[in-house]
Amino acid sequence: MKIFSAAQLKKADELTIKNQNISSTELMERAASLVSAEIHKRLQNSDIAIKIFCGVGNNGGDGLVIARHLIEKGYRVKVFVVNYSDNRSNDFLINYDRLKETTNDWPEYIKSEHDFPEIDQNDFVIDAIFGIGLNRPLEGWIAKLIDHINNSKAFILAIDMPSGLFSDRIPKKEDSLILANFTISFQTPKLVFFLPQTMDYVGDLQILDIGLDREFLSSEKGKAELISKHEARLLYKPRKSNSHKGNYGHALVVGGSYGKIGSVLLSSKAALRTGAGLVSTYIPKCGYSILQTALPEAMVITDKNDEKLTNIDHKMDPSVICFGMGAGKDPETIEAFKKLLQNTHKPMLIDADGLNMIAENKELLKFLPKKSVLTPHPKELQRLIGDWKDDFDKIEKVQDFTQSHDLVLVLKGSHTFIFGDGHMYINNSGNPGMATAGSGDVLSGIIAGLISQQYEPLAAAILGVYLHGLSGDIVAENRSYQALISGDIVENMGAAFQSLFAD
Ligand SMILES: NC(=O)C1=CN([C@@H]2O[C@H](COP(=O)(O)OP(=O)(O)OC[C@H]3O[C@@H](n4cnc5c(N)ncnc54)[C@H](O)[C@@H]3O)[C@@H](O)[C@H]2O)[C@@H](O)CC1
Ligand SMILES: Nc1ncnc2c1ncn2[C@@H]1O[C@H](COP(=O)(O)OP(=O)(O)O)[C@@H](O)[C@H]1O
Ligand SMILES: [K+]
Repeated sequence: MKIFSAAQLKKADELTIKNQNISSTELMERAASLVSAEIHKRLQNSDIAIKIFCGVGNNGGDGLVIARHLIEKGYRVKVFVVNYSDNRSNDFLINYDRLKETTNDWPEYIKSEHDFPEIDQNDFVIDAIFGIGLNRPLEGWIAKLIDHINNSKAFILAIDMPSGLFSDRIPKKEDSLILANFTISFQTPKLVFFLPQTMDYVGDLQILDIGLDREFLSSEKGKAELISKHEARLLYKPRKSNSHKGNYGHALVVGGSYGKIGSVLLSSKAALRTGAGLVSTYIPKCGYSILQTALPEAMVITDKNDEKLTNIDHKMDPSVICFGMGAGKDPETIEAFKKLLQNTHKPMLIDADGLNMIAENKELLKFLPKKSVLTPHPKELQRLIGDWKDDFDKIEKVQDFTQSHDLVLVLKGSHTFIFGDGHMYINNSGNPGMATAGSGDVLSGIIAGLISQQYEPLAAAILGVYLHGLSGDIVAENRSYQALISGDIVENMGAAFQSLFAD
C-alpha cells in the first residue's frame, strides 16, 4: 500500500470529487459513515459515554458526521466543539446543522480552559480536532485540552490522525499531541505512523478504503510503500518441479569468532530454511564441530586461525556472500574482509561487525559490490552515516548514502525500513518479541538465502524482512513475545511461507 503526503491526499480528494461527480460533503459522509460503522461493530450498542471532540475544519466535520450516525443508532453521545478559530469549513457547517436536526442535546463549545468537560476514564473519547490540516504546533488552551484528554486515561480513538501530530515533520518535545489507543485513517496510512519518534501516538491502526480516485492512487508515486502480505506475495518466485539444488544457488556465510559461533550458525540455518540450494559456512577453527553437529546440512570451511577470521580463502564461486555476524573487529579480520571485498563482484550482504568495520574504515565502501545489502540497526547506522536531527533527516541521509554508493539498506527496527533504487519500503510484519539476541543474524541468512535463489537484492531484502517478521508473528502467537528466541524464527520459516498464501 502506498503512503502519500498530505498534499497528495488533498489532490486525491479533489480528483475524487471531480471524477465521481460528488460533493465534498458526500465524500465526508462516505468516509465518516464508514468510521461510525466500524465503531458500531466494536461497541455493539454498549451503554458507554461517548465524548466526541470536534475541531472546526474537515476533521471536525468528520466528527460531527460520526456523532450523528452514533446518535441515530442509539448511543449516548456528547459533542464538544473545539473552537480554535472562527473560520469554519463549509462541510463542518453543513454537518453542524444536520447534527442539530438529529438531537436536542446540542454541542458544547470549548473556548478556554474554563469550558473543559470532565472526562471519566471509562468514557470513550473520539478525537476529531485536527487531521492532516495541522500546520503549526498547538498552543495555549488547545494544547492544555489535549493534555486534559490524555490525562483522563479514557480510551481515545483518533480520526485520520491523532491531533497535534504533523504528517510531514516531527513534533518538538514540548508539543502537545493526542496519545491515541486506536487510529482510524482514510485510504492510505501516513508516514509518521511508522517512524520511531511518532508511531507511539497512533496506537492500533486501521485504514479505511473510502473509495478515492483509483487512477490517481495507482499512478501517483508514493512517498513510501507499506509492505504487507499482499505486497510480499507479489515478490515470491515459485519453485519449478523440474529443478535441482544447483538452481537455488550456493550461499557462503562468513563470520563468527570465539564465543560467537552461534550467530553464523543462525544465519546459515536461516539461509537453508529460506531455500538456498547449498550453504557453506566459513568460520574460525573453533566452530568446526559446533557447526557440523548443529547443522549437518551445511558445509564448513575453517580459517587457519582458531578464534578469529584472518584469511577468507574460500576458492568457490558462491551466488552470494553473507558477511559479518559475530566476526569481531580484529585488525587481521579487517584485512581479510578487505581482500574478500576486493575479490567479490556479486552483491553481498553485510551485517553486524561487517558494518562496524566499514564504519571505522570508510575506504572499504569503495570496494562494496554494487547493490550489496547492508542491514544495520539504528546504532550501526549511526556509526556508518553519522548523526541525524530527527527521523525525517535520517531518511534523507540514508537515501543519499544508498544512492551515492548504489546499495540496498535495511534499517532494522520495530518497523524496518528498506531503501533501494531511490524508493523506500516499510515493513508491516513483526512484533516486540523479536527484540531478542540473534534475530538480526536470522534476518541476514534469510535475505542471503533469497539472493542465492536469484531474487534481486532489493526484492530479497523486502521479501526477506517481511517473511522474518511473519515467522516471528507466528511464533509469538503460539509462544508469547517473551519466550520467543531467534532460533524459533528460523524453525517457523516454513509456516511463514505457507502463511504467505493462506488468507
Ligand atoms: N480523503 C481524505 O483524506 C478525507 C479527509 N477528510 C478529513 O479532512 C481532514 C483535513 O481537513 P482540513 O484540511 O479542514 O484540516 P483539519 O481539520 O485537520 O484542520 C483545520 C484547520 O485548522 C487550522 N490549523 C492548523 N494548525 C492549527 C493550529 N495549530 N491551531 C489552530 N488552527 C490550526 C488550519 O487552517 C487547518 O486548515 C482530514 O484529516 C480528514 O479528517 C474527510 O472529511 C473526507 C476525506
Ligand atoms: N519491537 C519490534 N517489533 C518488530 N520487530 C522487531 C522489534 N524489535 C526488533 N525487531 C526485529 O528484530 C531484529 C533485531 O536485529 P538486531 O538488532 O540486529 O539483533 P541481533 O544483533 O541480536 O541479531 C530486526 O530484524 C528487527 O527488525
Ligand atoms: K484527529
